[in-house]
Amino acid sequence: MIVYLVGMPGAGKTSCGMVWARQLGYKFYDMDVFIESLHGQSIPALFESAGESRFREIEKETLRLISQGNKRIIATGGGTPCFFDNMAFMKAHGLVIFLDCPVDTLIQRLHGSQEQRPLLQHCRNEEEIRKFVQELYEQRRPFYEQAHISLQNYEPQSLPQALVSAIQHT
Ligand SMILES: Nc1ncnc2c1ncn2[C@@H]1O[C@H](COP(=O)(O)OP(=O)(O)O)[C@@H](O)[C@H]1O
Ligand SMILES: O=C(O)C1=C[C@@H](OP(=O)(O)O)[C@@H](O)[C@H](O)C1
Ligand SMILES: [Mg+2]
Repeated sequence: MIVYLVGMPGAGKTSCGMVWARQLGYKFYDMDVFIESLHGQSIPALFESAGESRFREIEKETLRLISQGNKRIIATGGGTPCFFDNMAFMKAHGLVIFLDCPVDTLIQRLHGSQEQRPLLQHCRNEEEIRKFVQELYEQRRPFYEQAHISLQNYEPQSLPQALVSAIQHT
C-alpha cells in the first residue's frame, strides 16, 4: 500500500507523514526533498532557475518514480494533485488522504516561512498571504476533495484511526 498525503502548503503533509510512517512501520518519502536531492537544488532555487512549469514536469516524473514499492507514505507538494493527471494516478496506485487544514491555521504557519515556499515569495505582509492562500485554497479544493479520505483535526502525534482502518481494509 502506498499512502499519498495531499493538501495545501503548511497543512502538515511533511510533518505528519514522517511521524505516521514511523508509527506504521512504513517508509517515508517527501517529494520535495526527493526532488531537491535528485536535482541538487532547493525547491526555491529550482523554481528560480527552471521556472514553475518545468518544476511541475519534474514533480510529475518524481511522483511516478517513487510510486513503486509497497508500505510507503509519500508527502506530496501542495500543487501535486492539481497538475496533469497526477490525482488520477495517485488514486489508481494507492490511498489518497487530504489533510484539510483551516485557512486561518495555514496563514499562521506560513507567515514567516516564505523563503522556503516560492509561491508565497511575492506576498509582502500577512494580508497578502491571506488573500493568496484563500484564493489558492478555493482553486485547489476541487482537486483535494477527490481524495479517498479527508482528515480534519489531525496532528503528527496521533495516527488517525481512519488511516489505520483504510490500510487494514485494502
Ligand atoms: N497539528 C499540526 N499538524 C501539522 N503541522 C503542524 C501542527 N502544528 C504545527 N505544525 C507546524 O506546521 C508546519 C507544517 O508544515 P509542513 O509539515 O511542512 O506542511 P506541508 O508539508 O503540508 O507544507 C510545520 O512547521 C509544523 O511544525
Ligand atoms: O503548493 C505548491 O504548489 C507547492 C508546495 C510546496 O510543497 P509544500 O506543500 O510541502 O509546502 C512545494 O512543492 C512547492 O513550493 C510548490
Ligand atoms: Mg511539505
